[in-house]
Amino acid sequence: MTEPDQKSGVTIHIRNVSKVFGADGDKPFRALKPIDVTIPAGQFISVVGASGCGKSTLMLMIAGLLSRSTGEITVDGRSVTKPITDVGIAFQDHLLLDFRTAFENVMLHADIRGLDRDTLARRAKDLFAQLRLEHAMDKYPNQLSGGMRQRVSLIRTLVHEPPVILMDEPFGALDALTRLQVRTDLESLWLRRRPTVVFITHSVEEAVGLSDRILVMSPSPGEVIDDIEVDLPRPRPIVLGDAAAFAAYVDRIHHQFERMGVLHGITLPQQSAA
Ligand SMILES: Nc1ncnc2c1ncn2[C@@H]1O[C@H](COP(=O)(O)OP(=O)(O)OP(=O)(O)O)[C@@H](O)[C@H]1O
Repeated sequence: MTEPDQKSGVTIHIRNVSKVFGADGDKPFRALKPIDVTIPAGQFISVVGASGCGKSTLMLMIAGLLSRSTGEITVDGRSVTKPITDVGIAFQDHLLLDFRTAFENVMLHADIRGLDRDTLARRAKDLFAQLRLEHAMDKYPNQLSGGMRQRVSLIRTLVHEPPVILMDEPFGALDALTRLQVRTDLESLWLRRRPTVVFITHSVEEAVGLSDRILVMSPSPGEVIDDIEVDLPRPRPIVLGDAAAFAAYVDRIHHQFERMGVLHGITLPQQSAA
């Protein structure tokens, strides 16, 4: 079991946070019912739910990129009233700049955030080495495979050592094998410093494979209908499907989806006691 060098995550409080889009227009749309969640410092939390249930809306509000209709969000005790800056954000699209090499893409933080180049370069090289990507450092994004681009993007998300990491389906565009590799990479990088991670995914297996805790959301308008602590040892093995405890968590979430009508016409195993 890898021990972190230091605990570097911060606590996120989400209190009575809801969202109505177009509240001042003719047809307001209620995207999220009130949500109350406290995410302790250093926790890896996933959010799963049907398409359109409001997962990205919640994440954008935590990031301060979208206004709330009600409630309050604090990150490390500070109310979120504008985009938070001490954060790593990753989306499905890797968003690397074509005219910069992989290394220069990671070093963007030096230019944007005014961080010390030598410190950042040292950390960047260390991360490229840990992900066995040294050979990709001087290549341009169009010379890299999709999986490599996404892993370079992961390095860029982590290199400035943010206390909070927000990830919205970051592996959605990857093939199954690469997805397993990137998931393993993400866990090992997270274990080094334990930032607080909010991870949105459509993959129940991926959520169970990575998380300390999983929020299951109802279909739109979204609300949290289950809050599951995942008590499995780390680092988690790459093939998780065989483990009975792992399967029990996956079944529990699939049964929730079936009850809510998100899944239907499928055969689920008898519910076990995760
Ligand atoms: N700016 C907006 N104006 C109006 N409606 C919006 C806006 N942004 C999102 N919505 C709606 O709010 C709902 C929640 O969207 P959101 O993107 O948060 O869902 P999601 O759970 O992340 O979906 P997916 O899993 O498909 O990415 C959807 O019905 C969406 O159409």
